[in-house]
Amino acid sequence: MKTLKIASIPGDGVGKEIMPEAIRVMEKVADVHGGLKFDFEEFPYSCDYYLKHGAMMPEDGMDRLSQFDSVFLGAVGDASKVPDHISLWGLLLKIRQEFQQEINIRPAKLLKGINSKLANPQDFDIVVVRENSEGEYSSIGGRIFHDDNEIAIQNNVFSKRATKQAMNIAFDLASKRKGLVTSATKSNGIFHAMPFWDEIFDEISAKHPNIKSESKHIDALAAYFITHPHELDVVVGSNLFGDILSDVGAAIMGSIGVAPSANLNLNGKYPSMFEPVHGSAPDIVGKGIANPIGQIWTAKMLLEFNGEANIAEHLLKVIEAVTADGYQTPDLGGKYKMTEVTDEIINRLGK
Ligand SMILES: NC(=O)c1ccc[n+]([C@@H]2O[C@H](COP(=O)([O-])OP(=O)(O)OC[C@H]3O[C@@H](n4cnc5c(N)ncnc54)[C@H](O)[C@@H]3O)[C@@H](O)[C@H]2O)c1
Ligand SMILES: O=C(O)C[C@@H](O)C(=O)O
Ligand SMILES: [K+]
Ligand SMILES: [Mn+2]
Repeated sequence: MKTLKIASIPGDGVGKEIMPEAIRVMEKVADVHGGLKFDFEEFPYSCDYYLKHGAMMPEDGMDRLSQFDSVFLGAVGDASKVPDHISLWGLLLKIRQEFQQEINIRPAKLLKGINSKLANPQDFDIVVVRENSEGEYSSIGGRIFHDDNEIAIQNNVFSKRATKQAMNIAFDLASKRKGLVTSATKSNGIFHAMPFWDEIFDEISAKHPNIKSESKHIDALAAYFITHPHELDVVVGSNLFGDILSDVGAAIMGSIGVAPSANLNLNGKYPSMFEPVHGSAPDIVGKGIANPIGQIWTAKMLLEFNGEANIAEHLLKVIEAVTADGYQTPDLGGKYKMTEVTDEIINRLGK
């Protein structure tokens, strides 16, 4: 029997609602698999935890999480309790950076039966590879002076190592898919970092003569996601560009409530972390209508990266059969509650 030790962090808002749903599904997956068991331990790290303890997690929090095979997270953030930059840097970004989860994989493809927000979408299947450790998400900088003279400086950090790594992952992925890598740039406006990014992209492209490659400025690329998503395959972007493009990808899928993501540690020193693309959705908390599919599809990615590709594919097929038959929450235009969608997925998983 293979046991996967999973640290679950429901977090805030709808994170607390969808996490139990995904865990119900995973228990059923383990049951159907027969040779797999999950050993879950829940950690209450969240904005409520901050209000009680003055920090998003205890001092030994990272040590404790490091004992697990994977971290499974819901959503972080409740601006009514803690400013967003404090909660994100104290938990989500802390885990990404300290566990060296330098790559964030965010698929965007249409599931059967789900209406894209596009009027006439052609079939698309995109993977956004987001550099996940540096770029625009840097704590280098500061503020000086007061009142109208106040100045804020925020430094971006682009290393050749991490940039190359993200691009190499993108080319590897493309070689197993349609064979196209699109780089998100803005080298016309961002004077230092983006020409650097483009040079590295050209260098890596030259090493992969069998993969097509192209660069598009982020503004035009964001529009291209809307007008030509079917022309894209793998898209590689900096931390911020990848963040924005993955929300656009989610929107054209039909709702951010379905979009999954994997924050990957590639050096094996720390666990990877799996969490849906969306946040805590304060506007729908407590209504029982959060879409559980983002978290459940994320569980599929957790299974895949823990060596369980077959059952992971089965789970995604079942999710798709359920959406195809119209079991959808209101964000997708459906009438079903969160738990009803989950129940249907569990029923169809098999024995
Ligand atoms: N990775 C994360 O944990 C993460 C991601 C994004 C935002 N946040 C945080 O979440 C909070 C809210 O941020 P936001 O409003 O910009 O983004 P959000 O993703 O929470 O919500 C955006 C919109 O999508 C909807 N939505 C999100 N998840 C849904 C689901 N599962 N089912 C149905 N609808 C869903 C919401 O109702 C809202 O209308 C902030 O504190 C932000 O910092 C965290
Ligand atoms: O990375 C972020 O900025 C937080 C959130 O928006 C995300 O996409 O995970
Ligand atoms: K999330
Ligand atoms: Mn985001």
